[in-house]
Amino acid sequence: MSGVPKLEITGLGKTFGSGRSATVALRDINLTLGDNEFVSLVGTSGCGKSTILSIVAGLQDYDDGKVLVDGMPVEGPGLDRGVVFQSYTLLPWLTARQNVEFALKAAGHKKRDCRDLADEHLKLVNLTSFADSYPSQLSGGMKQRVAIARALSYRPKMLLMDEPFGALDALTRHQMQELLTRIWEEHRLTVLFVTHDVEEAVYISDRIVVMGMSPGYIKQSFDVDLPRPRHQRMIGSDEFVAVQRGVMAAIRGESEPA
Ligand SMILES: Nc1ncnc2c1ncn2[C@@H]1O[C@H](COP(=O)(O)OP(=O)(O)OP(=O)(O)O)[C@@H](O)[C@H]1O
Repeated sequence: MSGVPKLEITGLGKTFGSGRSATVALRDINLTLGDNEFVSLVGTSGCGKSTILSIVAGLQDYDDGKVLVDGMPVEGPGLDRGVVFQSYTLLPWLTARQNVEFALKAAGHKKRDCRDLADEHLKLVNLTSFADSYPSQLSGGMKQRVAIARALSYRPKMLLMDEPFGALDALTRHQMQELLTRIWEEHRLTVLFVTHDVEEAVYISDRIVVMGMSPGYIKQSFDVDLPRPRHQRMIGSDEFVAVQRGVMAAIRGESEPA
């Protein structure tokens, strides 16, 4: 990794609450993401994946350590980081296009640019013909595509995604993985992706970071050397399964080599 890392987390610690009700969520987290890297965080429920993501997003404060994006400390949310959650977080009274435009206006874009940028990014997620539809008229996958279009519309260099496909059926989930991989390959974003699904993590990531808990810590890191572009047919190949097994063993706490 050369130059300043895109994301550099050192000695990160986070405790929720205080006194007898305190929960130490994270202790001494060290994690570096290079430019254009796609890294997934996996681990047992409660190990602190979402807490790390929301700290990097600037939505959560922290107690110890440093969190730097492009060498600058994270001090709150910023347009350099797009965030996508599992819940679609769309405004139900606005159309798909208006949802994206709303975010752009809030980010300070001129009104006349907002429509062009919204349309450009709805096209990127193959939703041009649904631009005038309301969230209630869209499927779960479509709503999540609007959320991705919105997160990408102000052209962040980093995308932070917390279980973005967790609520979708298996087929839609695969389609969304394909779409995200294509967008990432074309736009060369840095992505930090939280998932419970190890197959998904292997399919889309350059690297998988396995966390342990109580308090949350980084157990092991796995490079995914599968060639790109990835194809669903790679799932089940010997190489794919070897990484998948190594990650699952690390999550379970067994010491199977990667
Ligand atoms: N706002 C909060 N107040 C108190 N404790 C919290 C808060 N948010 C998270 N925690 C605690 O911090 C720890 C890490 O939670 P976090 O949601 O980051 O885990 P996670 O790995 O993302 O879990 P999951 O996979 O279930 O989403 C847990 O023990 C959780 O109970």
